[in-house]
Amino acid sequence: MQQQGANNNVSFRWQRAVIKVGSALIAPNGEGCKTACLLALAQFVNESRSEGKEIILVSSGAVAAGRNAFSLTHPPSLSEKQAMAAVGQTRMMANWARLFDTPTAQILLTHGDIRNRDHYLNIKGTIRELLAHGMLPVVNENDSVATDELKFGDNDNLAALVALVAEADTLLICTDVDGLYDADPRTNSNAQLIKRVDKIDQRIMTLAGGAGSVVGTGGMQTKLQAARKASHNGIQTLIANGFRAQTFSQLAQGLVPGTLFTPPLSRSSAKKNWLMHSLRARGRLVIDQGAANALCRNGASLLPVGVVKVEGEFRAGEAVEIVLEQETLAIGLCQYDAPTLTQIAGLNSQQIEQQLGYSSYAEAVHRDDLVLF
Ligand SMILES: Nc1ncnc2c1ncn2[C@@H]1O[C@H](COP(=O)(O)OP(=O)(O)O)[C@@H](O)[C@H]1O
Ligand SMILES: N[C@@H](CCC(=O)OP(=O)(O)O)C(=O)O
Repeated sequence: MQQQGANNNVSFRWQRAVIKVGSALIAPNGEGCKTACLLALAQFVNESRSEGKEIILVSSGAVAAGRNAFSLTHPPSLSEKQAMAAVGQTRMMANWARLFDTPTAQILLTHGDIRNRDHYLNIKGTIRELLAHGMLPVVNENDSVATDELKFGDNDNLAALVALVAEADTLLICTDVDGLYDADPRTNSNAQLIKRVDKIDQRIMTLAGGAGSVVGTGGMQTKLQAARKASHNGIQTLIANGFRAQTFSQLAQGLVPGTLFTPPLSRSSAKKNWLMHSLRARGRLVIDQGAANALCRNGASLLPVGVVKVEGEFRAGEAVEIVLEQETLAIGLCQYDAPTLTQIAGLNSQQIEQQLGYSSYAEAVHRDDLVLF
C-alpha cells in the first residue's frame, strides 16, 4: 500500500471502463438532479469515446432525484423510496441525455437478473450491442421492484458485477472524496490518502467506514467490496473524486488521481483461469477446418456455420469444448443451447433466421468468451 505523494508516476491504461457515479454528484443538494457537477465527467466520457474507448455508466441518484417531487414530513419508508426512484429515474436519465450527443440507453437491474442465466445473457448481449453501436449504457438498480433478497443494495457492488458482465478492464468509482484514506477523512482531519493498493486484505477492509452524505449508501465499505470483486476478476479499480475537474484532466493524461487497486492477474488471464479451471465443459462442438483457421489464426468468434456436430446436453451460457477432428482447440461459453445449435449447425445468418423463425446471436461462441489451448 502506498500513501499520498509516494507514487505519482503510476500510469493508467484502459480500454473499456465502467464508471460509477454516486448520488452526491447527481444530486449535489441532496434532492433533485443537476448537471453542474457532471460537466467535467461528461467531457471526459465524450473525449474518451472519441478516442475509441468504451464506457458504461452505473448511475446512482434515482431516489435523490425524485425526492423533491414528494412533500414528506417524515423520513421516507421503503415503498416511498421506491416511488421516489420511479420518479427520479426518468429525471436522472433526462439529466444524462442533456450531457451527451450520442443516445443514452437505460438498463435497470436487480440481483436476480444477474443470477438468472437467460437474463444474464440478455444483459451481456444488450451491453455488447450498445457499445458496438457507439451508444452509452446507463445502468442502475431497479429500485422500484427490487425486494430485499433480489437487491444489490448499493451501486458499488452493482458496478463491479456490471464490469464483469461487460468484460470491462477498469472500474472507476467517482465519489465525493479523493479516494481511500487510512481513516474516514470526514471525521479524522489527519487521514492520509492511499494512492495504490496491490492487495485488498482484511487490514485494508478495516480502514473503510460508512456513507458520508445523506444520499450516499454504503460508504467506503461497499467501494472496497466492489474493488475486491473486480480485482479477483482481473479488473483494475480506481476510486476518485468526481467533483474535481482535475480528476478527469489527470485521467485524460493517463495519470492516477485517486486510489488505484491493481489486480494480481490481467483480465484475460483471470478469464482464462476461470474458463479453463473453474468450469466443466457440458458438451463438445466439432468444427470444420475453416472455422478452426478463423479461431486460431484470426482470433475470430465461432459462427454456427463452422459447426459440424453438436455433442452433449448443455444450456445457453454453459461451457463447451471446441474440437477439430480429435484435437480440442478451445473452451468457450456457448450462446445457444444444444438442441437449438443442432438445428442451425452449418447454416449462415440468413438461413439461421429462416430456420428458427427469429433472428438470434450471430456467434455460437463469442471470441470474448473463448480461450484457445
Ligand atoms: N477510509 C475512508 N476513506 C475515504 N472515505 C471514507 C472512508 N471511510 C468512510 N468514508 C466515507 O465514504 C464516503 C463516500 O461514500 P458514499 O457516501 O456512499 O458516496 P457515494 O454516494 O459516492 O457512493 C465519503 O464521503 C467518506 O465520508
Ligand atoms: N439505486 C440507488 C442508489 C444506491 C447507491 O448505492 O447510492 P450511492 O451510494 O450514492 O452510489 C438510486 O439510484 O437512488
